Amino acid sequence: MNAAIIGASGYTGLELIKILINHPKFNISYIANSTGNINVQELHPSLKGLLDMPVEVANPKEVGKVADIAFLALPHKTSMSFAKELLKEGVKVVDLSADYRLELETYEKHYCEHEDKQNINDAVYGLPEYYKEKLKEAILVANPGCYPTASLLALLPFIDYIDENSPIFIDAKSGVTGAGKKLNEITQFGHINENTHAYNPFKHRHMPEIQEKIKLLKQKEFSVNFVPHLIPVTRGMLVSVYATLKNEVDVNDILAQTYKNSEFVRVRDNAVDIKSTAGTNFCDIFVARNGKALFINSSIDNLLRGASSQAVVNANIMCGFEEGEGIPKIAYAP
Ligand SMILES: NC(=O)C1=CN([C@@H]2O[C@H](COP(=O)(O)OP(=O)(O)OC[C@H]3O[C@@H](n4cnc5c(N)ncnc54)[C@H](OP(=O)(O)O)[C@@H]3O)[C@@H](O)[C@H]2O)C=CC1
Ligand SMILES: CC(=O)N[C@@H](CCC(=O)OP(=O)(O)O)C(=O)O
Repeated sequence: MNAAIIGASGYTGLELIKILINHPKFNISYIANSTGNINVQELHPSLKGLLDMPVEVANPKEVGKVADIAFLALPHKTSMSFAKELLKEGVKVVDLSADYRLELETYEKHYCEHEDKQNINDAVYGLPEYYKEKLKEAILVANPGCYPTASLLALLPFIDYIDENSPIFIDAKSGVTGAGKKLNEITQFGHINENTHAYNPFKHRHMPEIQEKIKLLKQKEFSVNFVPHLIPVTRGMLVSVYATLKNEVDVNDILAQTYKNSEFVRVRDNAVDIKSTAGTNFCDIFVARNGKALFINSSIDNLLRGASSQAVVNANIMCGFEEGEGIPKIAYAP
């Protein structure tokens, strides 16, 4: 199966290249960014001796000639114009941006006017643990946000048991690659080294994504209070959810039962850490209860489970391959 990577010069684009170089079923047939005219080894010196091919100026018509599936590692608001054209060319699409994640009205409220109203309703949300059957038939997949991936995998098993009258708090922490490669004041070394802080408390665009998916999957309207933080690490994401239970239920059993058949969710006996999932597609989850007070703790690699490896898992399912084929499992620890 021939695969194109558009946005290959970015952080998630590089992760896609690294996964697909070793993938047994996908062959990288096209890579592009906005400028082209460079070999991939010059663009990413870490690939020297591993992949030798030109980087093109992204062009959906050209993709249609050489690829069956395309991964869009492009900024929000840029992806949709590419996805629309690629679908016309008969190319399946996995979009890593937010452009197809939300219902139209929610998207337009938090991002901008949508340019592809024809396809947005048919996109399947690419959280494999909850959408696997739909993913098998999908031609357009909206890869979830990194914060929503870690938050939803932690929270969804407990939604039926949480007291709807008490607030849910999600405290989330991300490494700086979560912001992409573009220059950004708060990810500069002088600012974030030996520093940490919250940003956009209760106002981050991932809060509506989390709320909308809880509503669609569980038919419950929860007010979710989401606070992201930036931490001085390259990659990794740690989520701590605080909520109140209706009753003193066996939370360990609920978690274990929910994910007993999930290849990429590991239920842990102790609080989780980011090194144990860095470099992998795993989401590690731990849960604890104090009376009715609930603590759920999850960890992912923002660039992999939060973006590129989850995108390849989705592509595997879309193309009828085994979910775990070619997916990284060995963590970078120590
Ligand atoms: N970083 C992360 O942890 C996560 C990222 N995502 C999402 O994935 C997407 C990619 O993120 P990330 O890799 O971090 O972003 P980067 O900023 O690192 O990379 C963006 C890429 O898009 C390319 N690009 C931008 N505009 C165009 C255009 N008009 N035509 C062709 N190529 C273009 C850039 O190419 P050029 O070099 O030519 O500018 C670059 O290759 C974003 O939507 C992001 O929100 C999702 C989850 C996690
Ligand atoms: C640390 C940091 O800046 N993180 C990004 C979120 C990650 C991202 O790229 O957003 P999507 O997952 O929606 O694609 C942010 O807060 O905007």
